[in-house]
Amino acid sequence: VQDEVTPAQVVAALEDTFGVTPGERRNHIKGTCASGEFVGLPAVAAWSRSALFSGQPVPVVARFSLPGGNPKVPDTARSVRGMALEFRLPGGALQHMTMLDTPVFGAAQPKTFLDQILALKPDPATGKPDPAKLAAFRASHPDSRAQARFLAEHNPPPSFANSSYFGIHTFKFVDATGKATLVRWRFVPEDGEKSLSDEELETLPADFLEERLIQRTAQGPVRWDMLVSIGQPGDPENDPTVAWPENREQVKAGTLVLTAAMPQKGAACEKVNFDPLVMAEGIAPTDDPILRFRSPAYAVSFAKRQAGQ
Ligand code: HEM
Repeated sequence: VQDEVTPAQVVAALEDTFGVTPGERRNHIKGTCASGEFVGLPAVAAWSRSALFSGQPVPVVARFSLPGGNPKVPDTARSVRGMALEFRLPGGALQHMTMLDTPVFGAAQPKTFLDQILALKPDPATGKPDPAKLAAFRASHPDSRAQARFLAEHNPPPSFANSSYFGIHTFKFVDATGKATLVRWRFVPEDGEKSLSDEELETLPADFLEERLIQRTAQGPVRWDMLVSIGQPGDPENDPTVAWPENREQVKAGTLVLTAAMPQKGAACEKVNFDPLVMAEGIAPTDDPILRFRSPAYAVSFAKRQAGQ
């Protein structure tokens, strides 16, 4: 039986491990806003009736981020990078996609995520997480290992524009007749996937990702192709730590084009709660327990920061 874990408990653990910056996110606190549009491909209507795939440009508010609640976390940190998108559909409906640059997540159940946050708490003696606690966490939580392996094998990117971002969870595309198809999506960068060298990880300053994205968008639009894997019966639906087989049908679903980036303070992305369960017609959630847990956890963090806490 899975131990009962509440969203408030997880947010309290994030606060205890990383500290609190009043008015700011409890996780993914360090970030950069961006804006642009998404143009979907009408052929995707075969699977989803979402207005995303009308062929008309849809305005997008985006936010790139690093995990944790430390606003000074260095951009060289060996951790995930996030890309959160809010699609502003005609008529005012919203569609969110809140993604990471790893194909799988490090927890199949909320308890594993909680235990990882607890294990990351800095040891007062060193100011760093206790390696023995992290090793014990890894040994006792096999569902954390696939993402950790990916992060060990891939150095972080030199630019937010050089990562693929993965929806990770399985979602459902729903067509005009109500028929649902299991899908997973990812956004692949036109600038190519790149990793920092080990030497760059040692020598780069703490802050470069924001400036590089602002400069990159000033030079011209930055694009990602949205690719969708079409699931087959029996594909794992409720486990974000397991990737699907490589040979699933891949469909190009559209292109994201970002034309500007800016510091988050006062910009459009700052006050958005990129809750992944904000979905419009044509896309629906699965019962993935991590996906279902995220929404109330983001609400706790959002309510606090909105209240200036
Ligand atoms: C138990 C699992 C998880 C918990 C408890 C959790 C918790 C949180 C919280 C509290 C925030 C800050 C919300 C806010 O104040 O706006 C956040 C942000 C974020 N999370 Fe998660 N998360 C989980 C899993 C995931 C997964 C699976 C992904 C990706 C597939 C993800 C991607 C992100 C990203 C990209 C952000 C930053 C969003 C933004 O830019 O505002 N998280 N998470």
